Amino acid sequence: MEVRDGLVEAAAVCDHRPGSRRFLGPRTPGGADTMTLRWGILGCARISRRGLIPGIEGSRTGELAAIASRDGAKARAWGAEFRIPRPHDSYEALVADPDLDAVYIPLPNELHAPWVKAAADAGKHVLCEKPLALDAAEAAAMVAHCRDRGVILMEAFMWRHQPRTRGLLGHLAGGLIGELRLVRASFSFPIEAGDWRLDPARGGGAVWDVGCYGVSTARLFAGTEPEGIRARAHFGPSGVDMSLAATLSFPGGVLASIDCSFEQPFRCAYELVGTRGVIEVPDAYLPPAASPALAHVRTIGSGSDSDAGTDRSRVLEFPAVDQYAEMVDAFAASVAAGRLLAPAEDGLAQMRALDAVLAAARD
Ligand SMILES: NC(=O)C1=CN([C@@H]2O[C@H](COP(=O)(O)OP(=O)(O)OC[C@H]3O[C@@H](n4cnc5c(N)ncnc54)[C@H](OP(=O)(O)O)[C@@H]3O)[C@@H](O)[C@H]2O)C=CC1
Ligand SMILES: O=C1CO[C@H](CO)[C@@H](O)[C@@H]1O
Repeated sequence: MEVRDGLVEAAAVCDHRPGSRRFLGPRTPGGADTMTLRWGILGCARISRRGLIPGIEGSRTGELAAIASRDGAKARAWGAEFRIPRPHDSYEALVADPDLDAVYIPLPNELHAPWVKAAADAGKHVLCEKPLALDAAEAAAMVAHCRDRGVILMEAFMWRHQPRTRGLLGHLAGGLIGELRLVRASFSFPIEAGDWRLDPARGGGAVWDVGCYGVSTARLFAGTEPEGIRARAHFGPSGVDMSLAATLSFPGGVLASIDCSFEQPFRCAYELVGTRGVIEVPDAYLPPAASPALAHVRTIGSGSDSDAGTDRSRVLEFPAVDQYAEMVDAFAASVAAGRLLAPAEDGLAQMRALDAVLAAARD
């Protein structure tokens, strides 16, 4: 990779598709460069309607170029509805489409690994839905496969790209709540009968589907990987975990308490507890794009005489953005830089933690 005057030379980074990428220039002086990417989407998934399709449309860098379905008529109907120029009647045809830079994979979980590998074989960068794989071994093979072919692979944890997430990381580093001691996270919803998430062969289960957000949250704010894990679960008739509660311990004294469920009302929040305060984050993973994202902060006095009674509550407000559009732009910046701007192989570390949580619950 060649760097000149703060600009990464894209052709050198992405020479498997010469001529297919256009620079937009640096986002900030000296900051990460970015470029436009032409996207293809595998499958007409529910999440794409409210997630990546509006996300690409609202991004600075994305162009929605193709969609594929196992049913050609469905691909054409989505193509017409969302003004996607090239509907394909098979996933193979989309992956082979020479006019794509990146492929988004929102398929049921057992299809992530084969289609990530197929897209990488065709020289496409890959944004894959969470969880990356069915277990850590499969994730390791995917990461190695993409690295060998020189393409970026990113797990689609859109919440990590919110300005609120970045802002809170900054506040923690600045000592707003003292030393972080506890991360609490909950994500639950009542699942509908017949959902593929109830099938163990398809990578079903609450921790894979929604508990993964809490694990991602704890890993991000603790800034490291868990060293100890305890968990208990209630398993359903199909064998998947319907409800799960886990306790994770991280080096440096941070604990995490994570719960998730397919059989509880919708809840989606996390809390960061430090030695000198608490930050509560509502609508944590699916905030409305149209209103500012909030974080409720309560800080306490030091306990000294001069500080007595200085407890303070305030609400931090972060800009209203489409978190999927932020993710699309972050992905383009990663491609431009030739590496993930989030820590590389984060998806693999995440899968290792998820494996350990489920194993602890099954123990
Ligand atoms: N980040 C987020 O906010 C969210 C992420 N997700 C993740 O996205 C992925 C998809 O979830 P969701 O949108 O609920 O999925 P859907 O149930 O809507 O299905 C996704 C698509 O997969 C394709 N598909 C291919 N093979 C099969 C098969 N054998 N059975 C069913 N569908 C198949 C279908 O497209 P076609 O028929 O057109 O080929 C289908 O529309 C999951 O990994 C999930 O964890 C889900 C929701 C939110
Ligand atoms: O990632 C996701 C976000 O939220 C949904 C629940 O509301 C999940 O089912 C989904 O897989």
